[in-house]
Amino acid sequence: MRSRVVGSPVFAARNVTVRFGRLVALDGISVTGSPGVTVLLGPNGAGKSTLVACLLGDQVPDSGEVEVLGGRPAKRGSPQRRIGWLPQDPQLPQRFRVAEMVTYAGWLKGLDWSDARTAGIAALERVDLVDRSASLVKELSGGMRRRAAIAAATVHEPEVLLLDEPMAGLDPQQRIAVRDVIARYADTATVLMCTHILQDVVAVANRVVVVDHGVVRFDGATEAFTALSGRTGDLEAAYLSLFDVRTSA
Ligand SMILES: Nc1ncnc2c1ncn2[C@@H]1O[C@H](COP(=O)(O)OP(=O)(O)OP(=O)(O)O)[C@@H](O)[C@H]1O
Repeated sequence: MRSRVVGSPVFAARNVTVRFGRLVALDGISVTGSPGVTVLLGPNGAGKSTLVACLLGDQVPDSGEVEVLGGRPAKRGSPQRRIGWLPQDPQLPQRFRVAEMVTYAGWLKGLDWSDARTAGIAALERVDLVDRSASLVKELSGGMRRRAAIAAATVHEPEVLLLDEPMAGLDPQQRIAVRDVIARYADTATVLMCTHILQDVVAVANRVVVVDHGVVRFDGATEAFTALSGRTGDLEAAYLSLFDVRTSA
């Protein structure tokens, strides 16, 4: 059973500001996450990856507070072992066999080699790639590579899974397959997923947060997000209209 303080968010960024020189990437943003899938939407450059970097401890905010699993994010140590991360552009070791690569990812997260090997097989089963265990990473298709990267990100069964555009570049079949993997994983974990694909939001999210220019434009349940489209049912238009107003919903 996963330890969790009932009622408190699993992760929280509170009034977080991040500046890169004169550019304000996050402007006093507050976002929390609880079990299930929270989707982070927003245009290119909105600040999504910067927020993920803050949750990972890779980016230290100029001001504000970040908490993950009851503590401050740290680049190393035990909190890191309870977090999984799929970067936007995963760089997998091309000359590794798929099973080796996933085992290695588990070992890096603190599993001993034999446990990592067992966990690696389970992680590959999760993404339906066991039959390619012996292939070299470079022999996989783009979609398979992304599924292998998800296996590597989840091999240590993290309680918090941060996914930066996991569906980018996938064909519809692969997207549905990856979406199902994420939904299943979120049964027992807290997932934050950055994406630009509105269909995926509706299919997989419990909660939607829309970010633009480092501030929140919308934060609510998926039903409230889809209801924005009203009688027209045009979710894309409703989503785009969020950027015309300068207050969060
Ligand atoms: N290391 C950095 N140095 C300088 N500027 C940065 C750095 N990282 C991000 N930025 C800037 O911060 C802003 C937010 O970037 P971020 O990558 O968080 O956006 P994003 O919402 O993830 O975008 P995308 O959807 O394109 O991935 C952008 O203007 C980006 O250029």
